[in-house]
Amino acid sequence: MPFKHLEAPVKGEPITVQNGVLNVPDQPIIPFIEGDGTGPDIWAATKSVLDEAVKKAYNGKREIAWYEVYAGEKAYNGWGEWLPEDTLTAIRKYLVAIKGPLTTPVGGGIRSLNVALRQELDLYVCLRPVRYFEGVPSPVKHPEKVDMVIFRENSEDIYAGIEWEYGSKEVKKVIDFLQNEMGVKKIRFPETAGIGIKPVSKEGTERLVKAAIEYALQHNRSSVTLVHKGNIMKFTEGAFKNWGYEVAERDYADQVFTWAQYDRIKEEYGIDAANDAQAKAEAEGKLIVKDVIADAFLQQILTRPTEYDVIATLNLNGDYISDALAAQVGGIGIAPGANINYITGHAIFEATHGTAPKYAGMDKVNPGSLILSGVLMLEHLGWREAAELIYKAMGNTISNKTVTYDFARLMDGATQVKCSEFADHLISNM
Ligand SMILES: NC(=O)C1=CN([C@@H]2O[C@H](COP(=O)(O)OP(=O)(O)OC[C@H]3O[C@@H](n4cnc5c(N)ncnc54)[C@H](OP(=O)(O)O)[C@@H]3O)[C@@H](O)[C@H]2O)C=CC1
Ligand SMILES: O=C(O)CCC(=O)C(=O)O
Ligand SMILES: [Mg+2]
Repeated sequence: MPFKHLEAPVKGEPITVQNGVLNVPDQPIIPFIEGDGTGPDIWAATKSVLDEAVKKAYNGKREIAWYEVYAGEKAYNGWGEWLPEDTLTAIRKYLVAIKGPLTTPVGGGIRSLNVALRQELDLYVCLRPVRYFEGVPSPVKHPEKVDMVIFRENSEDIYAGIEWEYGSKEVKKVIDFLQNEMGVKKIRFPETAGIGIKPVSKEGTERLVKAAIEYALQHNRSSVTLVHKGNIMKFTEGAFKNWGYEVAERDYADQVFTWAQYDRIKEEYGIDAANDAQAKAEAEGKLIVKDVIADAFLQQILTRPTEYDVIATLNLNGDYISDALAAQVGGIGIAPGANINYITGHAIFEATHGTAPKYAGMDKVNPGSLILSGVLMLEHLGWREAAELIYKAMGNTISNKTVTYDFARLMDGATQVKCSEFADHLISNM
């Protein structure tokens, strides 16, 4: 493999994929990016927990062959590049990777490396499960009622980063085009506006919604909710809702009942018929596909969380929703995530939170989010026994009230431990 800077891995074998199914050797090569800020602390903790769980679960028969690749500050300081091509080449080849958070400056400077990795590898699903661990301090009365799995579209939307800076000749050109060729009259301050573009496509929506439905069917979940702001952004978020319902009815006709079907029955035969049809679908165990407008959703996840299960949403909504839901179950210190292309088999596992720079190098923050992202990775590899060991250890360690600062400050009688110590406790509780 032609690397410019990287040495080839010295041990392990590549994971391969056939028809979307991974073939995982006993010593898979897994590239990792340590990350910026608190990344090195949480990565070290994560690596030790994953290694120990794999060793315990398989008596040394299986072992991850870690392979360091570089992005962010470590890559820039070493090679003068923020996201070296070698890193992309390695992840393309070895398919499954894990990363710590990477810094994105606000208002200027480089564009997000996290987003670039998702785009370059076309990791179209950002999967963020949100569940409660007994004993975690939460701002709500019933955090245990939250059990949702977010499917956030990961390649489109305003998040794609297509935008032009105020005052630039490019933005003037775009504004001129919009005003003079497209008849747009609504740019309130054209002389001082920056402009961003929000692409949302039928293909992009369909593949995301299909992934959410497949997941819900495989995991016996009760509903998939399309979360959108389609009343206002009709041809992007509204289209997301319409295409979502269309693909559900077209490709899963026997397995789902949609609120679009409900509305059509109501219009033709009345509300009783629509209610009967939905009750019948539920009795038959069909998956309900429904939708909600994003702002209403954000208040309903607090007031009626049990009504939501699998969530399919656009990129920016998904970003906000995943932090909001994480807070409900105790914060982003424990919220895992994965970026996946179910067709090519490429996946990068990463925490929901960022680099938390004020805690960098202090061995302080909660490594739970990256560790649980690693658990998602083990599940993705089919190494369920190792994953299960970590889930159980996480549950036990938290209910023993041995926790990092973020939980300790909200818990009575907690023993506050460092990031690395929390990992040690997980290992001894396995
Ligand atoms: N995927 C990625 O790599 C992501 C990268 N980022 C990037 O990270 C940088 C910082 O972003 P910022 O908005 O400050 O968000 P962060 O998520 O980095 O931090 C915000 C706050 O969340 C809490 N927090 C974060 N991580 C942990 C943890 N492991 N354990 C406990 N608490 C934690 C801390 O709260 P408190 O102060 O209350 O203790 C922290 O101050 C930005 O450059 C951003 O672009 C952001 C999100 C994702
Ligand atoms: O890329 C970044 O810096 C932020 C990304 C982010 O917040 C997320 O994906 O949740
Ligand atoms: Mg975010």
